[in-house]
Amino acid sequence: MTTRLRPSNKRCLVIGGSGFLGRHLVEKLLDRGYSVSVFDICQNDELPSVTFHQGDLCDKQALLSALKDVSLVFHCASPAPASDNRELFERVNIQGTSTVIQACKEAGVQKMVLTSSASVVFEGKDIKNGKESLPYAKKPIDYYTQTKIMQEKLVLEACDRESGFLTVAIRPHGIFGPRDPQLVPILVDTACRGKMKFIIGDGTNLVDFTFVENVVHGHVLAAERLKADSSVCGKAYHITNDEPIRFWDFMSEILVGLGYPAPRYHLPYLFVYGLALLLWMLALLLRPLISFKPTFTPMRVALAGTHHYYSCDRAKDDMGYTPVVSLKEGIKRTVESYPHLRRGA
Ligand SMILES: NC(=O)C1=CN([C@@H]2O[C@H](COP(=O)(O)OP(=O)(O)OC[C@H]3O[C@@H](n4cnc5c(N)ncnc54)[C@H](O)[C@@H]3O)[C@@H](O)[C@H]2O)C=CC1
Ligand SMILES: CC(C)=CCC[C@@H](C)[C@H]1CC[C@H]2C3=C(CC[C@]12C)[C@@]1(C)CCC(=O)C[C@@H]1CC3
Repeated sequence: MTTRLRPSNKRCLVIGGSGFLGRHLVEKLLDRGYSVSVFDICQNDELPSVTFHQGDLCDKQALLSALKDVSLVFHCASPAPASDNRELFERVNIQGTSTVIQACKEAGVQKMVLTSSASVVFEGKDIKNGKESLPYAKKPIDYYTQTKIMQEKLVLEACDRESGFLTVAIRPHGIFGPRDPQLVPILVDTACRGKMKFIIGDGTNLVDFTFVENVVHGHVLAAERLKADSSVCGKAYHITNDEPIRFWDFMSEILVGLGYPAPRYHLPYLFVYGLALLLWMLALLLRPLISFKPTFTPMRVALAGTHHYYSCDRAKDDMGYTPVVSLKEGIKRTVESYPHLRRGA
């Protein structure tokens, strides 16, 4: 059964609503009777009942005009991790988020839900059943993570019960599902180039992959539980499928589902990590002369070869969260949604 909110709480803006997660969130919010606007630098297919505001979230005036009469803001915009562009990450995730907070306060927005990332505590070393009490990474593994940490701190510190501006951060991990422009396309592209033959390490490392609808569910619950007297205010929450899976089993299920062979040959983790580090430094040094993007970045190798799965007990206790789609069903729906990426298509 769908719980309906009081009308005053139903007007929301999704910043980054044209993206993978943002678009799924917009669809769910509409389904639940919210009145939804989107703010994004780019627009994809229009949705008839959604007002679209094109703009950069670093532009306060553009934000202010999109925030008129809005009481709830979802901020799920970020440059893609693959861009590896320090200036861009700092401008959008740090300065931009600070601008979003100021604009929300000026416009009288009451609640803000940030899409953070579980990676804010990941330093490239094993994390098993990590809780939100883990400290932020002291040595973040890339600029994306570094700026996601700053972004989350800014948003949680802005939570102020007295002035009536309430904030919460959702930390998803390994989001996958239909229309994802990253995970499955990168995987298939790597397979097509004959580079998906190898397993990094012994292949037993457990990881969270979270179906997009579960991540959306976590966002909606957080928004609806965010009240001045609730324990949700100013806190971060891991949202996962609560079914950690071996990284390489997940990759294999997607690949085999799309008609590609599963990786088989093992390579030592430290050897591949060292190689990725060398390539990354080389790419940095040669940037003024030539530009190349290695497939094996240190971050990707660390993600592929270590344990990183998180406890979502806090979300279960504080918001009554429980995943709505199982991993098996999520993988099935994802594979079915990419007929054009099937081998031989
Ligand atoms: N995809 C994943 O596995 C995970 C994603 N996240 C976070 O979830 C959020 C959404 O990620 P995705 O949907 O995967 O990314 P996405 O790249 O599909 O969507 C991001 C959206 O933000 C917009 N955007 C970027 N810069 C902007 C700016 N300056 N002004 C306005 N809009 C801007 C983009 O145009 C895009 O539509 C991000 O904050 C990301 O850090 C966190 C953990 C895992
Ligand atoms: C759980 C989690 C945070 C997943 C993030 C998703 C992406 C970072 C992955 C999507 C496809 C993955 C991938 C690799 C690393 C991680 C991803 C980019 C490899 C580059 C790892 C090394 C290989 O052998 C090739 C892989 C291609 C796919």
